[in-house]
Amino acid sequence: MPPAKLVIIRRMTFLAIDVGNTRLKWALYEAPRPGAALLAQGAEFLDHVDRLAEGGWAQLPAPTRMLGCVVAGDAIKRRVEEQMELWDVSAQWVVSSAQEAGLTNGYDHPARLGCDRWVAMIGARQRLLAHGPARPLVVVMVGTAVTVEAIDTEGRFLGGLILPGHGIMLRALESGTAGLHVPTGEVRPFPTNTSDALTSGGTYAIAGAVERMVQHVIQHCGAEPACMMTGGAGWKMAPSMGRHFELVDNLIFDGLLEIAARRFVV
Ligand SMILES: Nc1ncnc2c1ncn2[C@@H]1O[C@H](COP(=O)(O)OP(=O)(O)O)[C@@H](O)[C@H]1O
Ligand SMILES: CC(C)(COP(=O)(O)O)[C@@H](O)C(=O)NCCC(=O)O
Ligand SMILES: [K+]
Repeated sequence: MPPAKLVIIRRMTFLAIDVGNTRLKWALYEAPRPGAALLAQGAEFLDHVDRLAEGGWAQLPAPTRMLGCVVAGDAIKRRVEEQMELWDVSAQWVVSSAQEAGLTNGYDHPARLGCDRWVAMIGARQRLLAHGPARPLVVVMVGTAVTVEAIDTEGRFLGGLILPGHGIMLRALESGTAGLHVPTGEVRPFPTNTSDALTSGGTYAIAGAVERMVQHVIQHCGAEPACMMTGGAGWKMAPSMGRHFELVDNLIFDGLLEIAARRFVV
């Protein structure tokens, strides 16, 4: 008689990590594939990444796979890897390439494109295709910096803008002038005090750059693009945009799940 078959069902949990210039965001999923159930998530400012193993990660079920993107430099990356020694999982970090997950990279030097931008674009493109036919896409990520990416109907990344985020704009104005040390104001069409003038100036600088990119895409592709916005400060920008932007919680996690599904065959 043949021996009874022993079927071991092991959950292949997946940890996604996005390390920006301000905060590390992480999310644990039930499996490395799009649509997998979210088991836990959190965020830490970069000054606090050394606390993860004793803090947010201490009680987690051990991830079996990990994939991340980091734009905050090698020192931070090493500190995150040290925290991951809590588990027996190898750290894998995405590097922007010429082609991945249905996207082609139009950057002069594809590897020099911020991996967070590349991964967010992959997430956005998959989200677009999941909901309807292919069309051009503008992806705005509002973090420490703001990036505005253009992707054509065929999935070619045409190029993108980098501008300072709200915080950097305000700090630059504060440090370069004598009279601009004021509290945060409101976004107004016609600001009548310094606080509102600064806050509105920063917000509309971003909104204006985005609108300009949308016009470039319409002209180049001959079609209205789908517009998506993500990033920690996306919710602040969304109400001030000149047109509708779908606000997506974290396109980087969506992109990491997509890449992971292709890399880690379950
Ligand atoms: N809890 C928060 N505390 C402070 N700033 C926040 C918070 N949530 C969002 N922000 C805003 O979002 C920006 C950081 O967003 P995030 O997506 O984490 O950036 P990055 O990916 O560059 O680290 C900050 O510049 C800040 O304006
Ligand atoms: C543009 C960025 C600073 C954005 O960083 P973030 O705001 O997400 O912290 C980052 O994607 C980066 O360092 N990019 C490398 C240069 C490039 O993309 O051309
Ligand atoms: K980011």
